[in-house]
Amino acid sequence: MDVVMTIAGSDSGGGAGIQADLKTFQELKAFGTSVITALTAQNTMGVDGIFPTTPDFVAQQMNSVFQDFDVKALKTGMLFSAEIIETVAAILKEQDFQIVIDPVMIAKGGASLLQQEAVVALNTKLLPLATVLTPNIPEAEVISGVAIRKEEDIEIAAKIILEKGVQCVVMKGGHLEDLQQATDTVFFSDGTSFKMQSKRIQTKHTHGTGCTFSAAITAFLGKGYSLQEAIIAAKHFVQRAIAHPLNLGHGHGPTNHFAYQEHKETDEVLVYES
Ligand SMILES: Nc1ncnc2c1ncn2[C@@H]1O[C@H](COP(=O)(O)OP(=O)(O)O)[C@@H](O)[C@H]1O
Ligand SMILES: Cc1ncc(COP(=O)(O)OP(=O)(O)O)c(N)n1
Repeated sequence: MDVVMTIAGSDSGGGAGIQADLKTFQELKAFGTSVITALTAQNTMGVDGIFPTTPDFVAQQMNSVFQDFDVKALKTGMLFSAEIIETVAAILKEQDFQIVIDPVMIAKGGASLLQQEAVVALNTKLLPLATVLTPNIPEAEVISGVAIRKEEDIEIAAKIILEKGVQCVVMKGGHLEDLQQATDTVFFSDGTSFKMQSKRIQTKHTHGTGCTFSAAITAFLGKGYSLQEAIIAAKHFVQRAIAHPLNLGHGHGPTNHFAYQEHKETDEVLVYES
């Protein structure tokens, strides 16, 4: 059994964070371990409170797992503070496995899940360790300093991000204004790139899409897929999870992790060189 890890915040509503990650790992038959950076009191309508873990206890959780398990791939999500990022980066520097960084910053309802002053630590300490970084458009703007208004801006921002030491960046298109397609563009440090395009689902139930996507990349990497195969397979996973909502809660409901196994017929992801 392949062991993977998530280092992220807990979402009491179960749609994002650690809960989304573990559900994704489970559906993809990877054994999930977890390091909790913060508790959030949260539901589909928003974040009501945040209670961060101490950096020392984050380190203790990581070390407990690493002493006992052969972790194949790992993802980070909500890291909250510069101190937690520095602690996580110092431990990861000593390890040798593939690292997926989902640079979680702002929740859908507007709550800040990363302190503003932590962006420097994210850029300088964690990004150089990333096998793959998965920013949405607003996150890519903060990390690169480029305002993304048109197609060309995505490539300019991606190049700046790759210069920070990231091996591959997936610029997620969920926040773009295209009403027909959800298009993600993948850039590698060797200069190659490709696009993944799927039908944009008209739904408000997209809470946790980013967490689910990055967790799926992690699970597929842990199972031995190549980086490109893992990213494409993860796009299929998230497309099915959005296309078959569970209709839970009164706000932005969670994606449906069961859909990957239950609706193999539905999704189509077009992959082409860009
Ligand atoms: N309405 C949608 N229909 C289909 N795919 C979507 C939709 N919204 C987001 N996605 C996809 O979900 C993944 C997460 O993207 P995004 O929503 O941009 O991230 P985040 O949750 O971090 O803001 C990407 O692969 C994106 O293309
Ligand atoms: C605890 C926690 N972690 C991450 C998020 C953000 O999740 P994301 O997948 O980016 O989805 P939305 O916030 O856009 O729904 C979160 N809300 N909580």
